[in-house]
Amino acid sequence: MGCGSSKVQSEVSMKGYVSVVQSLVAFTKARSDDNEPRKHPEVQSGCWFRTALQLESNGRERPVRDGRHRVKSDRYKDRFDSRVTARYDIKALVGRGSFSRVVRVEHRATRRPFAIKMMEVLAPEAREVCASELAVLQRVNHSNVIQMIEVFQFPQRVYMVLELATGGELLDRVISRGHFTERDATRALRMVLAGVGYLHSLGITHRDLKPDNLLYYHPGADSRLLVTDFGLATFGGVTAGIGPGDKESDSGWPLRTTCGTLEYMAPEVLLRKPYSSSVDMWALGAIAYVVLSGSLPFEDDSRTRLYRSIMRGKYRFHGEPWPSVSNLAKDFIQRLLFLDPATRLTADQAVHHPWVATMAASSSMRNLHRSISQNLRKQRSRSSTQCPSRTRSSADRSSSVSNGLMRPPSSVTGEHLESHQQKM
Ligand SMILES: Nc1ncnc2c1ncn2[C@@H]1O[C@H](COP(=O)(O)OP(=O)(O)OP(=O)(O)O)[C@@H](O)[C@H]1O
Repeated sequence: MGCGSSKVQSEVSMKGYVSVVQSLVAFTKARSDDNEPRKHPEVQSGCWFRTALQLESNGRERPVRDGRHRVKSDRYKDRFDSRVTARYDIKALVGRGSFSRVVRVEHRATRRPFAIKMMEVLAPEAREVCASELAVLQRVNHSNVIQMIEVFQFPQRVYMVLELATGGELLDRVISRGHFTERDATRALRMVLAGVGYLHSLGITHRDLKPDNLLYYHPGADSRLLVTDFGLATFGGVTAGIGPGDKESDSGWPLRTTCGTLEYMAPEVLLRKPYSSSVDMWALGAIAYVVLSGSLPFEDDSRTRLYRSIMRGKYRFHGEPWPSVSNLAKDFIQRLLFLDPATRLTADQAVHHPWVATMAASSSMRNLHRSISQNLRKQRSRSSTQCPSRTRSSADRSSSVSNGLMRPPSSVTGEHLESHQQKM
């Protein structure tokens, strides 16, 4: 798969249980930039899981998140190594990815809830994805980036103990609110920009930023928004040193692997040019477009036409609610969706763009919610016919590339693009 040769290679040892990289102490230690009191997520008001769990007649919890994950946790408990279950009580399945199962757990000693992402790592592709994710998670500590608490590594499986995000995905929250304004959009984007700027400052390029990888920590209005899913992330591509003269700094080198999610993928990636962390900024432009309108900037039933429109940077502010959206907001998006990566805003510049910087104090308070949720619903029904289920194998991953927002597009890799580009 995956991100081919430029991806960080797996450090998963074959010696069995290898290491615990971070202790719970790391989690409980206050983060300097975290202005939110750290509470037990289940204690926070309106806990997402409390609404998402139903009790069966025998009193057991039944996960019903989005109606998509009606699976009893018991089935997955068997797959957990006893050294993991000795420390964590497995509660419920909360999600699944191409190579992973994510379960809600409770730390036995402290009764605190966490998520465990269990990855099967026997297949080379899965090992690669896991290694990329681990390499990043072992480095990061920021209030807008998901935090790993500890990791258990075995020859076949890796268990990452993560902060439990109970607030749902970014777009789910946009829909569930009755009211959504540009100011709300800038609040969310500011948090994403803080997380992404932090990653870039560490020399990390995410490469798969999209709304479904942005999770709220808790259901409250003041929740942090977290950047998650580092399966395609890599060290390198830091833009700071890649100036107009194409001179690279010591800390950055161009990336080459074609990977990501098509609708959010920058043109230089599609064109297989060397690229930098500015591909994340392009993705943020697409995310901003989606958050403000409920539709994608680049979308087409024909995969070939979709490629073309991305590579030409051809999109419009067409239909509702765009006439109600401020020019500053559109300017922000345009500056992120510049074809030339060198002229695209950096994360730091984006935070200081007038739309983001001044929105809290001014600008449009028009309620865009109706149009956004209508567009998102249309998108959902389109994508449910195009992509009936999430997929796991690498071949399957490519088959669900071009779809919409509510049923998120799977990530795509170079090999998959090759066949489409040849047709163009
Ligand atoms: N820390 C967490 N807290 C709560 N839910 C989580 C957490 N991490 C992941 N999830 C949820 O679990 C599901 C699977 O996530 P995961 O990152 O394993 O795969 P993915 O990114 O959705 O899929 P893919 O691997 O195909 O890209 C997603 O719905 C995600 O929202």
